[in-house]
Amino acid sequence: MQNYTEFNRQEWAKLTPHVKLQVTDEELAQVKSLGDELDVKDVDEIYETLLNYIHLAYSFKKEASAKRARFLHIDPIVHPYIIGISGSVAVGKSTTARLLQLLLTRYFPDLKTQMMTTDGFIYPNSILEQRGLMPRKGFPESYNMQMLSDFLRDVASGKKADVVYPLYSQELSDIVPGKYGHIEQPDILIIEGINTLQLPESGQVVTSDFFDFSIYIDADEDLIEEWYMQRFKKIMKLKKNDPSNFYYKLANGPLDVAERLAEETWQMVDLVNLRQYIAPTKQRANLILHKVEGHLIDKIYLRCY
Ligand SMILES: Nc1ncnc2c1ncn2[C@@H]1O[C@H](COP(=O)(O)OP(=O)(O)O)[C@@H](O)[C@H]1O
Ligand SMILES: CC(C)(COP(=O)(O)O)[C@@H](O)C(=O)NCCC(=O)O
Repeated sequence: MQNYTEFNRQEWAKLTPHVKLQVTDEELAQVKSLGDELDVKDVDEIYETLLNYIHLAYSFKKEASAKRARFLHIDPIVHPYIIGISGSVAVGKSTTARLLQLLLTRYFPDLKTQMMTTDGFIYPNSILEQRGLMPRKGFPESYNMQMLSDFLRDVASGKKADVVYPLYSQELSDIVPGKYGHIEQPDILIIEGINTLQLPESGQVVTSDFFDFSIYIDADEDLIEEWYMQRFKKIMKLKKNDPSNFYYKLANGPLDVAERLAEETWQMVDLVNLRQYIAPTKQRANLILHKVEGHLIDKIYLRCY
C-alpha cells in the first residue's frame, strides 16, 4: 500500500478542528440498516474529517469547472460531484452511504446530496433464471453494465433534470417492476455497490471514470461473515409475519435450516465474489476505511498518487 497514507483514528481526527457534528441517536437509528449500534464516536472521529475533505475536493472541482468554462467561452454547467462506495456484501456500504448523506445534508444544507445503490442494475430474477445466473447474483455478469454506464453518463453530464434508474428491493430480493429512482441534478451523488470500482470487459466504459471520489470499506472476511449472519438472523426475526417478504417462508421454517442456507450462500456466493471480484478493486479507491469488531473504523488510508 505504498501509494496510500495511513492514519489511525486519532491522527485522522486531528486533521480538522473539532466542531462536534450534531447528530442525535434517533437520526443514527434511521441510518442503521437493521438496528445495530452505530457509534457516535465514529461520527466525531472519522466522519468530521471525511466531510471536510469531501467538501474541499468538491470546491476544487467546482472552481476548476468554472475556470474551464471561462477558458472555453461556454456557460458553466453544474456537474454533480460523484462519490462511489465499494466493498463486500454486508460490510456496511449502505449504512455508510446513508450516514454520509445525512451528514453532508446537515452540514452543507445549500448542497443537494442524493444517494443510490447499483443494486438496481442487477438483471431481474426472471432474466437471471433464464441465463442460469441465479447462483451468480452480484457477480459482474449479473449486472447490466451498459445500462449503468449510460445512466452515469446522463447523471454526470448535469444536463438532464431527471435521470431515472431501476430499483432493487431487498424485501423482494428482485427488481421492483415499474418502479424507478430519480436523480435530479444533485450537487453531490453518493453511489454505493459492490461493483462500483470494477473494471469492465474490454471496450466498455469504466464505471469509476465517472467518480470524483471513491471509498472502499474493508474488513477481515471472518468479520464480514459475522455481520452477514447477524443481518440474516435479524431478517429471520423481523420478517416472520410479513408474507410479502422474500424470506417469509424461510423465517417460518426451522431456524437451523435457514441459518445453514445463509452460511452456504455466504461461502459459495458472496465470499467467492468478494475474493474474485470485489477485494481486487480495493487498490483503486481514493480512500479505504478499515473496520474491526463492532464496525469500528481503526485505520484510514488516503491514496496520495
Ligand atoms: N457502522 C455500523 N455500526 C453498526 N452496524 C453496522 C454499521 N454499518 C453496518 N452495520 C450493520 O452491518 C450489516 C451490513 O450493513 P449494510 O449497510 O446492510 O451492508 P451492505 O450495504 O454493505 O450490504 C447490517 O446489519 C448493518 O446494520
Ligand atoms: C443484491 C446483492 C448482490 C447486493 O448486496 P448488498 O447491497 O447487500 O451489498 C446481495 O444482497 C445478494 O443478493 N447477493 C446474492 C447472495 C445472497 O443472497 O447473499
